[in-house]
Amino acid sequence: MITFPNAKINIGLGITEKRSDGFHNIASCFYPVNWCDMLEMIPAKTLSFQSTGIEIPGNPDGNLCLKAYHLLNEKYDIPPVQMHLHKIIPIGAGLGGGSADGAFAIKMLNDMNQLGLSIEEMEGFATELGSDCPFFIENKPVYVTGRGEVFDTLDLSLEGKYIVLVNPNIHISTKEAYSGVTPTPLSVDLKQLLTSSINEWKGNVVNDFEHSLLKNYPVIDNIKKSLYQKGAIYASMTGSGSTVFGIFDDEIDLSNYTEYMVWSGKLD
Ligand SMILES: C[C@@](CO)(OP(=O)(O)O)[C@H](O)COP(=O)(O)OP(=O)(O)OC[C@H]1O[C@@H](n2ccc(N)nc2=O)[C@H](O)[C@@H]1O
Ligand SMILES: Nc1ncnc2c1ncn2[C@@H]1O[C@H](COP(=O)(O)OP(=O)(O)O)[C@@H](O)[C@H]1O
Repeated sequence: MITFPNAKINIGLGITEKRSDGFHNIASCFYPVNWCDMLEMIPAKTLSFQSTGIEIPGNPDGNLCLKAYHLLNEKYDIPPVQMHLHKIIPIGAGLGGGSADGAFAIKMLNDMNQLGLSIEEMEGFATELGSDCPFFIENKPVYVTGRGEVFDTLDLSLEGKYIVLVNPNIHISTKEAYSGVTPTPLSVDLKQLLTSSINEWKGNVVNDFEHSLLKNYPVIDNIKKSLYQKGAIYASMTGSGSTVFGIFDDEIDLSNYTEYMVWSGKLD
């Protein structure tokens, strides 16, 4: 069985409160984009994992695909699989690529073993893997609060809009990015802004990580400015960086981003 775990972007990201468990409460829109990894699992005599494509830092035993297997195996004693992840989504990039791999692994193992888990049950397992993971179970645009696992429907469709994602090859650790932010309650009604016209977003829909990271990494700031110069209706860094996205009505010329990792396409 093969699946294609996709990235997400954060449209607006308020970091509203530091919690007693060390995490932060956030408010954001998570929106899926079709920049995808490839994840294959086939039944095997022993459990194994290999990855190709972009090199993944850290010990392969800590890969979220394997963690997903162990999580389900603890409870359901599932048979071993051979896993192959072809990594395409930039890492430490605010795109949630690792989280998507983990969540898709849960969904695949549920299907392959006919575990019959509900969406809520899979989201529960995904929350144990990481704050961003549960979103990828349903994988549709939502308004997110809590540490990233509380979902509220959002009447927002960007279907047909053209999106450009530019990653300047900088790996930013999520933990470090959070430690550089002073949590502040939302000063605007983010959910309402998101459901108003996209033309209202520039300057109003804000990612709280930008304040510190755009200063520390001028290249991120420059990419954001260049997307606006190219006519973006809205541009922002996603998550804890370092990827920047721009939303356009039409395709744009990407020739001045050749030194970066770039993905573009229509939003669903
Ligand atoms: C910032 C966001 C925004 O969507 O995305 P990315 O930039 O990572 O894609 C997420 O909150 C990232 O979620 P995720 O990448 O799953 O983080 P986790 O593995 O759960 O946590 C890594 C570390 O980040 C910090 N953390 C994470 C989530 C959260 N709501 N509060 C936190 O303080 C904690 O220090 C934690 O130890
Ligand atoms: N399947 C995976 N793909 C990418 N990173 C993974 C994966 N499994 C575990 N990780 C770890 O997660 C960290 C970054 O996760 P990623 O989702 O790419 O970043 P971000 O949180 O910025 O979206 C990496 O440092 C890596 O060691």
